[in-house]
Amino acid sequence: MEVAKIDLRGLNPSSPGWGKACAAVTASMVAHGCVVVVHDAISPELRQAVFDRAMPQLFAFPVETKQQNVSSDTALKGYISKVPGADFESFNVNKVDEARSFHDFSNIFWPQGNPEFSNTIGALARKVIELEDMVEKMTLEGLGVREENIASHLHALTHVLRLSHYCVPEDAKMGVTLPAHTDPSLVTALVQHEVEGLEVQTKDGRWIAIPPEADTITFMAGDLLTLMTNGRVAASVHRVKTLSNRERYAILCASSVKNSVAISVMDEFVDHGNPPKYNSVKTDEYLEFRYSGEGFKSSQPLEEYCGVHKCGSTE
Ligand SMILES: O=C(O)CCC(=O)C(=O)O
Ligand SMILES: [Fe+2]
Repeated sequence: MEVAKIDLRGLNPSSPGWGKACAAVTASMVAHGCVVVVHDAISPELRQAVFDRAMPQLFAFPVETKQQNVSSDTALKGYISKVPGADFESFNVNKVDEARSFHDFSNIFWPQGNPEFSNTIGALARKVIELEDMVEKMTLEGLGVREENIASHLHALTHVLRLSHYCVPEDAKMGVTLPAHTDPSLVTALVQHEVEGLEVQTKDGRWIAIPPEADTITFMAGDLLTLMTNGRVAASVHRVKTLSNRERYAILCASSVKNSVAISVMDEFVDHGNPPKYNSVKTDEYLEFRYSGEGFKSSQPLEEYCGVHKCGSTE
């Protein structure tokens, strides 16, 4: 099965097609850790305001200004650039569920305020979060998680927005600007714009390119979804490869669980034959590990950090 492309326009839990759509979203998430969703969340005007104006304006600031995007949260570093093996730079806006996050972020660049910028990015974030929560709900529902457990899970979510800019690949033949990895999130939503790049790896090792279509958003499972589902949904292994040698912008929205709530394997995925494979984690501790030297090098960071076999099991 290829990565599914599923039309969620106009769909809600009381629509007649909801159950079928949940099954299709879940099947693609289980097979590939990834699903492509057709939506009408981002109007052509909003897309243009974000990618043709806000993003180029933001990345044109000098590096000293960009570096003022720091996070009080030690794990998520704020502005990053020159990651080993990657030719890109990226801003982090934390807790985007809170209205003031974009205001605070835009004040770094425009101390007198820039409502057009913060409203534009804020509007995009709200739409993406709404769709991301829906995809998360559909995936859990499709896997048989009880309604009340899904509701309390959705209640505990928080979201981080990443605004990324990729330079023209240095090695034009290879075109890779971000090497293969999994995300430390629960789910990552990815909004591409005009320039190709995202590729996801199938379980048999092939790479599938996800084209940058204007009416789609791609959702990928991250490590924390693997934890919660006791391995039923493997995190998507993905990379960025731009063979057309163009600069590229992309926006990511990563969901995770508020740090005050531990993330554990959900009851529905545990029985006699399936003991929990992972110990509970706190989001920040796991992110801290992922961004540390050890976590960065690891090919199986989730197993390494909280796999049950690491903690004195006899298996
Ligand atoms: O830009 C993309 O298409 C994906 C970026 C990504 O995977 C990441 O930043 O973790
Ligand atoms: Fe990623």
